[in-house]
Amino acid sequence: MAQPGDSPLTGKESASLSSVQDSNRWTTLKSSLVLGLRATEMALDGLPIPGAKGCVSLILHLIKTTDLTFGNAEALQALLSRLESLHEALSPVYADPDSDVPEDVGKSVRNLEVKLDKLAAEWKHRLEKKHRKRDFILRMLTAEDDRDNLTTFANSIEQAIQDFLVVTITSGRIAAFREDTKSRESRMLHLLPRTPTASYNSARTGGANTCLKGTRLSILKTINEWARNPDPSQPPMFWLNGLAGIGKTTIAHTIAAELDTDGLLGASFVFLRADDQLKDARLVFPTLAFQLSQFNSQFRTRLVQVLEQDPDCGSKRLDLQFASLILQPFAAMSLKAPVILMLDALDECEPETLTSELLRILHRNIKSVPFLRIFVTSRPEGYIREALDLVDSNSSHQKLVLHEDVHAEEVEHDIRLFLQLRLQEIWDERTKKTSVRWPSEGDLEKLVKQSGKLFVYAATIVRFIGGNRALNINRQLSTLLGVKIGHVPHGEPYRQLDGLYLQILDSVFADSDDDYYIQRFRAIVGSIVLLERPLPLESLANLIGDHSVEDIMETLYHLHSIIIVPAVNSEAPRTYHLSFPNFITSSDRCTNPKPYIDPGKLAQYLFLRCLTVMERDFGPIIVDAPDKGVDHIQSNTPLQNTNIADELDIVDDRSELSHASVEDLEQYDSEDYSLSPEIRYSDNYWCRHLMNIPTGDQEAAIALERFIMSYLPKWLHRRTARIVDESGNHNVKLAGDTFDIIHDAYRWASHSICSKQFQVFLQQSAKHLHAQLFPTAYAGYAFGRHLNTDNLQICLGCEATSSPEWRAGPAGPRTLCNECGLGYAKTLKKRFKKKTPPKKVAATLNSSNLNHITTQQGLNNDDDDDDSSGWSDDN
Ligand SMILES: Nc1ncnc2c1ncn2[C@@H]1O[C@H](COP(=O)(O)OP(=O)(O)OP(=O)(O)O)[C@@H](O)[C@H]1O
Repeated sequence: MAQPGDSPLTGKESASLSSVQDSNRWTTLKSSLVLGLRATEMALDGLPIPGAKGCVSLILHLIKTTDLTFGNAEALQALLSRLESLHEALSPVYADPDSDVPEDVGKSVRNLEVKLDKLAAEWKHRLEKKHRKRDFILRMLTAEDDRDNLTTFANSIEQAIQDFLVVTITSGRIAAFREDTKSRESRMLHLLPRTPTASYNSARTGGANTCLKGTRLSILKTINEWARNPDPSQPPMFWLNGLAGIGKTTIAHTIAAELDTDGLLGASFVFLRADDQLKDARLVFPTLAFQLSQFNSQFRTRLVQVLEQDPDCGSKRLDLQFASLILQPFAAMSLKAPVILMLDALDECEPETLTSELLRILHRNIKSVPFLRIFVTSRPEGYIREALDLVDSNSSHQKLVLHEDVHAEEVEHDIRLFLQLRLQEIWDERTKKTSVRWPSEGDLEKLVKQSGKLFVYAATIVRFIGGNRALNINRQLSTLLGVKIGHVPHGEPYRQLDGLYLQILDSVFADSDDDYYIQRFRAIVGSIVLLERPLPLESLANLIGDHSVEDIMETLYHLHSIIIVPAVNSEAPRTYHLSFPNFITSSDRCTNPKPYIDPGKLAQYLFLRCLTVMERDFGPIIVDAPDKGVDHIQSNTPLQNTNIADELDIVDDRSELSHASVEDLEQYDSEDYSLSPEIRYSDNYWCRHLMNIPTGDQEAAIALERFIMSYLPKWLHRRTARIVDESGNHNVKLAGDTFDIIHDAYRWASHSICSKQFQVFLQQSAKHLHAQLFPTAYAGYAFGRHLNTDNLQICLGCEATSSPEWRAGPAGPRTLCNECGLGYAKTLKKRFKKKTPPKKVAATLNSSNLNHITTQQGLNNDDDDDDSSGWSDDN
């Protein structure tokens, strides 16, 4: 390393002066460079660019080195090697196409690298003249042009870095802005009370297949032509209807997949009766709107604006939902090509009144959005037909009735193709004799004739023959060929299918009339068919108690063509097709009394089993409840003894739930997963089964009374822990469901032989629960208000169902009858005089919650008011 005293400049005045000036220039330059580089280093901090930050650090180091370089050419050599290292450090950023560096950042790093690379090459060239090293060092340290070069070099580095900084910071800001917008939009969109598994391609189990290639050709062509027609004036709705199992869903899914591939499918909702959310008419428009927001960014922007103005619009009446969530966003766009919304299996949507309403809304409004089209499939149920026939059907919708409009030969062709292919596959796979055609032409024709127009028949045949490897396929085939169908009378379209199901069930009871096996069959198959949601094998065995997993497997041995039998205990057995539950629970169709499942009796069985499972879980009753009645309950229940508010740390203003917090809570899954699936099931659905038992059933009434008097407090306590989370937030939907359960049990009991004491106890418990959960609610809880599920207008004050006029109440507009509304308005007026204007915080999630959430901050605890209107806290 050269020492200052060794410098060849020593003693040369002019050179010394020049050197000082350069040194000053360099010092100034250096400090701004250092500042720039530090900023760069910060800008790069946290970015997934392994080499970039290192490269800047290198240049920082390099600048320091340049101080020495001013008097030392070796340092310049170091500078060169630093630049080479920098080159190396940056190269992965642009060399690896799979690198997770954001594209714009990668680009600016590449630019920086290119610039620095050039500088390196330029200086390397000079330094490589090794044989002139001494001369060069001399020249560099003394000559004006070399000093200028050095400065130019530093300037170039600085320029390159400045450019890099500007680009990085700007794109960083843009990215942050976009991220902000995205998360704001996502927050707003998640306010929609939707169901995430509704779309045709969701991963939910039992998702439908698409049509076998070569089948349904003319039908698919007709629907496709309608969907893709560029004429905006053609009918905006298409209704594909047909009998159960004729193949509607399979066609719908084929169409949906094709439209989706071509970017024409805006959204889809596949209804499923076995799923609480997938059958809920109130979730249809919010779910479609959410999917549309993912389909089109313009729609998303508009929808977010709508939600910002009215975060509750997804929980309002259906017509209001449609206006805000679908029409309003579309109104701000102008569609140039068709956008299709698909509603599959609409007959599984509930309640029926809302389904009809939904169709009417679609019909009335769809034409106001050119190119928006609705493809609906359903069974030909009367209420759906009526809803569609009410409107001018000429121009509004196109209809295709699968069991009437499609030629018999065409259906036969499709079913023949399907059977031929699938049965041959089974034969080839089992026998390896691929040259043999199986079944014979004659047998195939018989099977085709048996299937009639029902694809589900053909699909069941295939499963019956090939579904159980332990059974001989020729024997299975000859059993099928023995199915007697005969003439299918008009009005009994399922005669063939019923014949097939009866034949299959015969094999279950072939060897035995033993009552044990009959009862076992009913308990097991009845549960699979009538449970509100499928339960894994092991949990099913635990629920039904008397029968093990082995018993279940044994019972299902011959039913592989009808019931999906899982291979592992953690999966749930389910029926392949809804036509089987329909068949086996109908005494007219299931003419064999042995397998027939009486829905009322099975409901009683499942209700009693649910109570047993819960009672076992809650443990023995400690106090002799009935004698002490309500007093006993009030002094012993967890709800009475412990203040839930204190226990769960609920804040006083809990009724002031913001829209966001309430809606967010609706999304969260409040299930208690520490409980086993059968306990969770019993906890949620015992009352559903009760409601399917004919009123007056003595055994059920006694069990209900025993359960309520002994265990209701425990059940409510567990429910409350799910309703109110650790932060004091309420799951309003679950609270509403809980009140509905109590009310339903009460209604059932009041038509049965339950005691008065029991009924009073239920009323008291409900009121008490309400007071505990919503202590600041204005109107309190009048027992008897129940879920307004059918969209019937019910006064939340007196439960009147008719009124000359509907007026506003604490739960929102049109929630009180004329009389109650006037009384409420009078109260408000009086109170307004006394207090500052009330702040409206009504958390109106949906009509079911309105009964329980009556929040009008500023109107609470006015016990001192002379309230002649009846709107007092204990109303
Ligand atoms: N074109 C087809 N190709 C292959 N399989 C089909 C076809 N059409 C229907 N299937 C089969 O037939 C069975 C019944 O069809 P699908 O579920 O579509 O009937 P559906 O009319 O929708 O019945 P439901 O009204 O009860 O819902 C299914 O197992 C399906 O896989």
